[in-house]
Amino acid sequence: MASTDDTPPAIRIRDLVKRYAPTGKAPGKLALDGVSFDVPQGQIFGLLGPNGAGKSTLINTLAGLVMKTSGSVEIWGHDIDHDVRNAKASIGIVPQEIVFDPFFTPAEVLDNQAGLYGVPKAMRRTMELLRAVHLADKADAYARSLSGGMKRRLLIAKAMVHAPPVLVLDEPTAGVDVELRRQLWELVGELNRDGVTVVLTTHYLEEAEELCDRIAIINHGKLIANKPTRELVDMAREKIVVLTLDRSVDAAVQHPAFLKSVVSGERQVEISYDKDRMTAGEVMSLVQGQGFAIVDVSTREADLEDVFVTLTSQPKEAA
Ligand SMILES: Nc1ncnc2c1ncn2[C@@H]1O[C@H](COP(=O)(O)OP(=O)(O)OP(=O)(O)O)[C@@H](O)[C@H]1O
Repeated sequence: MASTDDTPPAIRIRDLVKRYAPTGKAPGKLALDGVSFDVPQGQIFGLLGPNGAGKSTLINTLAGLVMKTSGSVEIWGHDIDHDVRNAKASIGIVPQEIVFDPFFTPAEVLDNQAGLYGVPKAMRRTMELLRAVHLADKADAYARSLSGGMKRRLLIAKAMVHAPPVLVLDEPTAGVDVELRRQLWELVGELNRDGVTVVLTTHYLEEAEELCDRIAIINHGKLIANKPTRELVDMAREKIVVLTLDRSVDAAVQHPAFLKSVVSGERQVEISYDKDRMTAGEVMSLVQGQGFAIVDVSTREADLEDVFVTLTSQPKEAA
């Protein structure tokens, strides 16, 4: 579903600050340091960042589980301070941890959750939701008998009982095998095609690249990138040439035109260069100019992983 510039954002975050107060011996922590961004309606929006970057704090703020220190958050146009009820009704959160009472069946889990949200019995969509997450045949099984992947799908259905327009998934595929991960992504894609705006956090860059329309990167509580996925990938202008030389190298072959040069084997160096400024041939000429013969060569493009590493390796600000 495309969004246009005049469509109001699904989520609007401005100058969000969260400082955890010191407790006992633990010092206070500035977990979110003035974060501002919009999640456009209808998109799949990826929130990436290394461990401890502040992603869970941000999501828990949206969920009403963390009290922000300052700043403002609107969900589907509803301010989380002044319009709590509508803000909460507009968002479904899928937590990282799987927590169910093992003695309830999937149908009961959804029914109880709908009760908590005050969804009238006549408007409950238990079977429809179970079908959407491909669990209709497990409606009356004990939750404890479900596989890990089924439990995660049930968590997604649970977050959708009140039909929120925005669904947030906190690391939905952490610790999930490749096949299950694919299934979960497909499910997220289906919900999005049905009109749900999706926000997800993940450590899997490749999947963020595949699934998300837009990616924001957060590091040390600050937003360091927020771009359409394609643009972010295009930032990976770095190319790497791996050269096997005719003799051993004990120090990397340096030249001011190289972005980086490292020894990666007894006779091997890996040289990074800006592909908009020079070619692999020019890199090789410069190495040959230093008296080396080149025995073998291979190249690779930087990917989102490299962009991520470059962006997140910037120096930490004081907390
Ligand atoms: N209740 C708390 N009290 C004090 N500090 C906290 C609390 N919760 C989180 N923090 C700190 O705030 C920072 C951000 O944590 P947060 O859990 O938001 O990061 P994250 O990006 O979600 O990391 P991960 O990917 O590991 O879940 C971390 O330094 C963390 O130690």
